[in-house]
Amino acid sequence: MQASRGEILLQVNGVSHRYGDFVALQDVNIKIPWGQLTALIGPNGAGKTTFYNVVSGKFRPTSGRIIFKNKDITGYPPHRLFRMGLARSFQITNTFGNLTVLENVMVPIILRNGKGFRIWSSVKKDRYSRDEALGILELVGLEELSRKFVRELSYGDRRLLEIAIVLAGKPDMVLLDEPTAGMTPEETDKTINLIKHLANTTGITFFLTEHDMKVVFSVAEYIYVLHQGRLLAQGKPLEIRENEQVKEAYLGGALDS
Ligand SMILES: Nc1ncnc2c1ncn2[C@@H]1O[C@H](COP(=O)(O)OP(=O)(O)OP(=O)(O)O)[C@@H](O)[C@H]1O
Repeated sequence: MQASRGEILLQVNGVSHRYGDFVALQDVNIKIPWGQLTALIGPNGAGKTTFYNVVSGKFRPTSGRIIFKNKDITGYPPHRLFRMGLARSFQITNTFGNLTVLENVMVPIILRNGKGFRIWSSVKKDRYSRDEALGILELVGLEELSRKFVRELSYGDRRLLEIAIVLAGKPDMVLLDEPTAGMTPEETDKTINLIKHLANTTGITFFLTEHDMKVVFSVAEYIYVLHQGRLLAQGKPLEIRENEQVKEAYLGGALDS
């Protein structure tokens, strides 16, 4: 499904989440239009993971509603959201170490095409899925590693593969959980370029959380800042960089990177 840029794809209305008596999210409101590359940032313990878990269906929020493609999806489990076009990388997608890189990308294509009942023979034979998977590997720059087993990949390439697997599900929106965590500076630069390229060419709307401010400021068009479970600020990267409250919340100086 595609919609014109500007229409709202994901809307989070007044979401709160508690762990027992502890309030991890309080009345969070977010609106992400189709095509807008959005980032969620915040100091350690701000509630980012909790927010992602709530949006991606891992937790049901204590209160509030989540609307995706104009449908109320509050409390839907991850696999149902995945079928609706809302995917989260590094959570739904587990790589299979004993399959090749190519075969790993073929699995979600085969599942999407309803051939999951004979998945292992399809992975070996299905030429259509194979061609589509190769196209995706080319997009993320892993085509030359297509015959390698996943266990042979470097950490950075494995993370790129996870992005490829998410893409193979043909999502409308992808939640990227710290896509560059643990990467070398070169891998980080490659991933930054990849995310920008994918956002510009695939029509997928990316929503990422990231500790590395260099990544955030170089890819995000719009940023939400969480602090102590509440939205502290939102705006374009320059506005966020100059926001005094945000600077104060990041006393460690992470914004200067
Ligand atoms: N299962 C849980 N039970 C109780 N408290 C929790 C639980 N998970 C998280 N918290 C608390 O909720 C708050 C928000 O945590 P969360 O992991 O969502 O923050 P975060 O912004 O992702 O942090 P970080 O950047 O360090 O990963 C923290 O104070 C954390 O200790």
